[in-house]
Amino acid sequence: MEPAARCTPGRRPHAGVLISPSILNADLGDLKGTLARIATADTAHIDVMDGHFVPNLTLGAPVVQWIQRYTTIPLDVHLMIEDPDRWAPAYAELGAWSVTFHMEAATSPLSVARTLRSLGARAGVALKPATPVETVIDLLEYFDQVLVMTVEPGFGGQQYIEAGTTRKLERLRERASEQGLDDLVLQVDGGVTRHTAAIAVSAGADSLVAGSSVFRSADPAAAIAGLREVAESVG
Ligand SMILES: O=C(CO)[C@@H](O)[C@H](O)COP(=O)(O)O
Ligand SMILES: [Fe+2]
Repeated sequence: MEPAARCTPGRRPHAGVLISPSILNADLGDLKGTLARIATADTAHIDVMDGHFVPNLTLGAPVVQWIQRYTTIPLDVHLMIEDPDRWAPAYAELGAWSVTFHMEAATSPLSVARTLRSLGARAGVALKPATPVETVIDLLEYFDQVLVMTVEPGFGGQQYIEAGTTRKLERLRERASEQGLDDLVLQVDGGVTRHTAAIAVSAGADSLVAGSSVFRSADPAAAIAGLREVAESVG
């Protein structure tokens, strides 16, 4: 299969369900090889953790800058950090396709979203599993992506949490349709496999983050194709 075509900044790569492998548990000592293995993905999901918002520490802007040089896949940056008001714009300035910060961590979420958009990035907001959908449901027009966490943020390799998250996705999809927000991406992140991808897409998700199910596979390109096949059969 051909690598995904470079998409126009700010636009979706295509209208279907997006497949966004997370490199969290991949070989980060071989960034070039890791990115080459997911060349058929729509976006590459980069988990930034600060050791405070979540009990894990990963990478920051300097490494994202290297990733950006090593691939033409649009970068889907997921910030699990405190004070995104201060730090999120740097990732947009680096050229990330989307920058998603946590609602629970932001002081002025709408101001962060406005800044991200003004810098040419898609503005994403993420909700932990226990964070009510009401925190964002009336604000959808200010965002380009809502990330529904289906595990507690911090680590890859956890089980998909279905309780509560399916209803959250359904409510978000309903509201986005009512408001004609056709470009809004609803993303799920955590424990996504072929089985749980079907549950998420049926509930309204149109972006699937998958770490373990892609990188634990002997053939990451086949795992990406498998998720795409499930998404297309359900969506
Ligand atoms: O943001 C996170 C974890 O906090 C995710 O992006 C995970 O890295 C996805 O990994 P799997 O659950 O698919 O292993
Ligand atoms: Fe993530």
